[in-house]
Amino acid sequence: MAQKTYTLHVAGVTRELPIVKISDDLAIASFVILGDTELVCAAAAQLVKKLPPVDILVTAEAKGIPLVFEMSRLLGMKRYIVARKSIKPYMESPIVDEVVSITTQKKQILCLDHNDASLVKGRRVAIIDDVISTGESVQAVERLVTKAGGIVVAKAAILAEGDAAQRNDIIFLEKLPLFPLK
Ligand SMILES: O=P(O)(O)OC[C@H]1O[C@H](OP(=O)(O)OP(=O)(O)O)[C@H](O)[C@@H]1O
Repeated sequence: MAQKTYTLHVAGVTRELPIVKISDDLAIASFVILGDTELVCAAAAQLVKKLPPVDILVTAEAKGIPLVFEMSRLLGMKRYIVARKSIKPYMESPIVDEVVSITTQKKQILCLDHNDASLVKGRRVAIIDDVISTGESVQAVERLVTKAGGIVVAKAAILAEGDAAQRNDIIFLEKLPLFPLK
């Protein structure tokens, strides 16, 4: 493959994303915001401006966590909710669902602790992630939130990858192409 990186410009920040093969016929530009304080803060500031009025933000472990932290801080929210990918002993009566994302490509569970579920009940929820690609992850979080009695009023990500960029039901800052190998 000739192209080894993809130059991403988002929220005034530029990053060279490594292009990595994830299957025989597909490569993706690897976008990892964990550890990237500059990018997370810049993107969070732009994303909060695009959100409708919401009461609470929910993300899925792991890469959405720094983003949702910063967005909740900017919005003056005292809490945010993280759907975890394994059930921990300290969780009480978790609500559980399953997901297969573009990067992980195997079934992962997603679960919401009972106490977190009670915080979304009857509230206006924005689901936040770093990237929306197949949409499976956001959809699984939406199922959890709905099961918990929350009302999903927005789904937002820094990037919409591949076909997700054509969706009109999500909020995003920039598009990210896929890199078919065949
Ligand atoms: O729209 P989708 O196809 O579901 O893909 C997007 C999801 O995939 C990535 O998570 P990943 O599975 O890599 O998990 P991680 O954040 O725990 O690394 C990314 O952070 C999104 O949550």
